[in-house]
Amino acid sequence: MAQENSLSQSRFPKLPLPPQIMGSEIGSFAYNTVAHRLPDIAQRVIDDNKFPLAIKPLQNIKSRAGETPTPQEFLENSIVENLQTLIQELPYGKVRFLKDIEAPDIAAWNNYLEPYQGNNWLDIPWYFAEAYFYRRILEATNYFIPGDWQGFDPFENQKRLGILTSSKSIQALSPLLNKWVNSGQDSHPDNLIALLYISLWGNRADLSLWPAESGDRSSIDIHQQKAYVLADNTDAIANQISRFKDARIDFIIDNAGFELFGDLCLVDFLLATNAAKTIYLQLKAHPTFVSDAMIKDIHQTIEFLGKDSDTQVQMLASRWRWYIESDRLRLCHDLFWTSPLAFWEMPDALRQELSESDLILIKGDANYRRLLGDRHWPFTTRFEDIVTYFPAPMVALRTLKAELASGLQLEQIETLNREDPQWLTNGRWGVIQFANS
Ligand SMILES: O=P(O)(O)OC[C@H]1O[C@](O)(CO)[C@@H](O)[C@@H]1O
Repeated sequence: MAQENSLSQSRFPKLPLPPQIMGSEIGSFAYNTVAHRLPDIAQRVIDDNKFPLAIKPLQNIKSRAGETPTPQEFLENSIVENLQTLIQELPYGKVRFLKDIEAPDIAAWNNYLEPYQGNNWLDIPWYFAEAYFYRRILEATNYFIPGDWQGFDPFENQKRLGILTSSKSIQALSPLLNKWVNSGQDSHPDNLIALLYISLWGNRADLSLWPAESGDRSSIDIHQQKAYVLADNTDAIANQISRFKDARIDFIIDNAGFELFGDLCLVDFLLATNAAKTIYLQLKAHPTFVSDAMIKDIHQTIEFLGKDSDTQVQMLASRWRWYIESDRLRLCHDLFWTSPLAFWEMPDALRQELSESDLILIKGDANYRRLLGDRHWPFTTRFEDIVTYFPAPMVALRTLKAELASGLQLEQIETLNREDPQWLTNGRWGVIQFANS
């Protein structure tokens, strides 16, 4: 069912590109992120983890000339120190090349960084600054360096808390999903629509904005929330999916925690009804944006659900495990997903791979920003007109957490500006947009 090879279509948006969003736009959410939110996130990484004291090699100690270093100079908490240095750099320090030369993405990153040497963190594109920041966290915590901290997820605590705090919502949703899934192909189209909304509103539970300890953001009244969907193509999407039989669907996943749970419910439904034969989850290859899901987070989530006291939750966990074992659910990752590039800069191999898909579901704010190249498009620009370059039909499910938008009506924008001045970033509003290119 895959659509014709769409590599021949233009790789770039057909519309002229507006300027990129920069952190230097004083007073903007982008500025606030680089100047305040990112240092806070780095501080939380220090507070949440027990990085041990490390003994520095003698030659690295900047001791007073000719004097023997004091014991305190020998004993230094190098990871904490690295993180503190990063905090101090924000926002007026200069961006620099990465130092962890063992990392698989080092050459690519140093290439991305080349044009920005000498710039401070505000004078680089906003999305670039954020992706670079999360990569610098990994450099600081020795993620790629052989040793005790290699492969350690500095956001693990936050992710674990995120799923723990949504236990009640998970238990409430599970029997419903089990019922819908058991009716297989006879399941009502409204169930699919409900799952699309659940997947959308799960995107509110983003730990980079609202730390897990700030409370459960998973319980929602789906129907009441319809009023908060600013562009809603769910009927067209449900209609398209109703024509699928054994299709390939890809899901560009965003956050672990309750959002991932909601996404997996949708995956379950699409597989159980045989709309999809196979679903590919496109995941992050390393920790980023605090809560973004990696392959290990899928396994941990299923394991966590399997241990729930509620048998309805356990049932769904075994079904999801079975999908993976039987290869109907494939877990993939690619370093492009953690790069600072716009989606139209996707490498050919990945683009070719995605062009095999019948439908690609794209989750979250950060992915949406990359779809739009994190640029100042007039909010009334049609979404479909921007994403003409995308290699397969796709759906974006996003709650608004950044000052960019597309596909909105002028009157809508005026009303929102008047009635909810923070509407672009408070995560209260969402879009479900379909581009059937
Ligand atoms: O998890 P999501 O939905 O991609 O949200 C992350 C985004 O939200 C923000 O936290 C606010 O825009 C960004 O820093 C990031 O783009």
